[in-house]
Amino acid sequence: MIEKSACRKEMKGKLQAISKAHYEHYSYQIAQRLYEDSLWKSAQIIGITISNPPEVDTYQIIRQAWNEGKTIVIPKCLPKEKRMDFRILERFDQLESVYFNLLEPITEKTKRVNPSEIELLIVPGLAFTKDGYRLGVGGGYYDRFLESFKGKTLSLAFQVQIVNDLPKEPHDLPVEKLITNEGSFFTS
Ligand SMILES: Nc1nc2c(c(=O)[nH]1)N(C=O)[C@@H](CNc1ccc(C(=O)N[C@@H](CCC(=O)O)C(=O)O)cc1)CN2
Ligand SMILES: Nc1ncnc2c1ncn2[C@@H]1O[C@H](COP(=O)(O)OP(=O)(O)OP(=O)(O)O)[C@@H](O)[C@H]1O
Repeated sequence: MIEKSACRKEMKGKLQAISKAHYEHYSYQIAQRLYEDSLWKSAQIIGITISNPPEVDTYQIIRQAWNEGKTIVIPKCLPKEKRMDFRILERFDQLESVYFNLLEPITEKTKRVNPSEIELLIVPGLAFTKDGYRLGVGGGYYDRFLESFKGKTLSLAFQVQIVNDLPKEPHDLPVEKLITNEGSFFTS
């Protein structure tokens, strides 16, 4: 879809303009806000991605989860089926680089979990509306996963990623909550 790819390009430009210092500062603020959130506090098994700048940094969030005794699960894409499996990450040396700059769990070194076990899913995205609709990187992986996902969902974003409107398609599903460097809010 042309409109979505134009939006992606525009947002990538805005994100690239964030300095390293601001990237670190905002990511820290977002992480601190997340740790105070009831969705974080009440979840034992949390699904999250391995961030690739300029995405909000998730490494510090994963370390915090481990320190709090939580279980972190991360996606392994299955491109043929356009599906994702979530696998338990216990250490960063269980990761490998598969495509682009994305890191994924090494299948032989990690265990798969059933989606029904994931209590909180932190959903990546390039841009979000206040009502929780998101523009992803374009694989449709999360849209498909969310169709049958029953747990809680939230997204982490820099304030510039919150936009007034996005091109929407029937398969797009909103997340329940957004946390930015300026605040957090439920989307519905
Ligand atoms: N850090 C991070 N990890 C993540 C995501 C993300 O947004 N951020 N994902 C969020 O979903 C998934 C990976 N998403 C992907 C999306 C597209 C393609 C891809 O192969 N794109 C090709 C071809 C597209 C096609 O054939 O349809 C391309 O763009 O050239 C790969 C992974 C899981 N891991
Ligand atoms: N639930 C679904 N069922 C079937 N096809 C889907 C579904 N969700 C998305 N797709 C297809 O996947 C492709 C990518 O969708 P879209 O551009 O909305 O991805 P995205 O939301 O940016 O990516 P992601 O969900 O991985 O973050 C499109 O061709 C879309 O039609």
